[in-house]
Amino acid sequence: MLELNKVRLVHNQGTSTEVVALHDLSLKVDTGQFVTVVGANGAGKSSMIQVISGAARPTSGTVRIGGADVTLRPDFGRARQVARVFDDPRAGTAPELSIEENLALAMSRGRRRRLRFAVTRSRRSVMREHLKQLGLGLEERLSAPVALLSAGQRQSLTMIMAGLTQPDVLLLDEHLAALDPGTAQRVLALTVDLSAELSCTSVMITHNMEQAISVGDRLLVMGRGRVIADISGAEKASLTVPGLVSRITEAGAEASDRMMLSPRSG
Ligand SMILES: Nc1ncnc2c1ncn2[C@@H]1O[C@H](COP(=O)(O)OP(=O)(O)OP(=O)(O)O)[C@@H](O)[C@H]1O
Repeated sequence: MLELNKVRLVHNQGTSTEVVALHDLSLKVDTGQFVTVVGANGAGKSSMIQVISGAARPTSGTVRIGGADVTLRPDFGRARQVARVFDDPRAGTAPELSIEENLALAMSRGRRRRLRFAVTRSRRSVMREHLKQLGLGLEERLSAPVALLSAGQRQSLTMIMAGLTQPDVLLLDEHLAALDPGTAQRVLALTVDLSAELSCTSVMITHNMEQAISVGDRLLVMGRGRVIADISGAEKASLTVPGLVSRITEAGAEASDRMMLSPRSG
């Protein structure tokens, strides 16, 4: 279970550029649930991912993963619980290291430092099995530097690395945005399979409305730091792209109205 309780996040607090990115956001996501998140630019989607991953510490409120309060635990202290995949395919891998060294890093995340890059025979065979599933031939290029891979190959590798850490929570921050439509479709299928295989809690931010509707068990619409709509079941199944777009537009307008009425909460 992932639980956010009245999480408030203020960027640049006390300065002229202060922004309230999350307004007392409360959310419970069951273990194994796959949630897609949509919202206008600046709605607070990435900020929510940051407080879950530990990249940002909430100004107030709590974050719990599997019942444990992790609010004050920094991102490196959550590395075994939370895996995060970014929109930039270059962000999740070390370019100067080979494919097998990157995978070894993922396999030993959170373990003692001297074991981190160890590429043992047994590890190599596990790596080959995982890479074969991608159908990209990467299992034959284990010693190739990751810098030589295409964006789609790198993001596929990042997904495999995320899976190897066996996280409780998988965070996907527009991770398909830089990929061509065919590659995005393949990486999306890999994401869904991996999430089911790991039975982890998955949170996927996307600006692709079709993906938001068709993937996952639950869809959150965010607007100005709040969850404005929480859609699942039959309601989600019957959503259309124009219908979802108007929910997002309404969300922005509603939040603006609230700000006008109560400037201190905005
Ligand atoms: N590091 C930061 N410093 C100051 N303000 C920030 C920072 N990060 C985000 N913000 C602000 O917080 C608000 C929420 O931003 P956030 O990136 O969470 O939105 P988002 O929904 O992910 O947007 P997008 O779809 O454009 O990626 C915005 O007003 C943004 O300008």
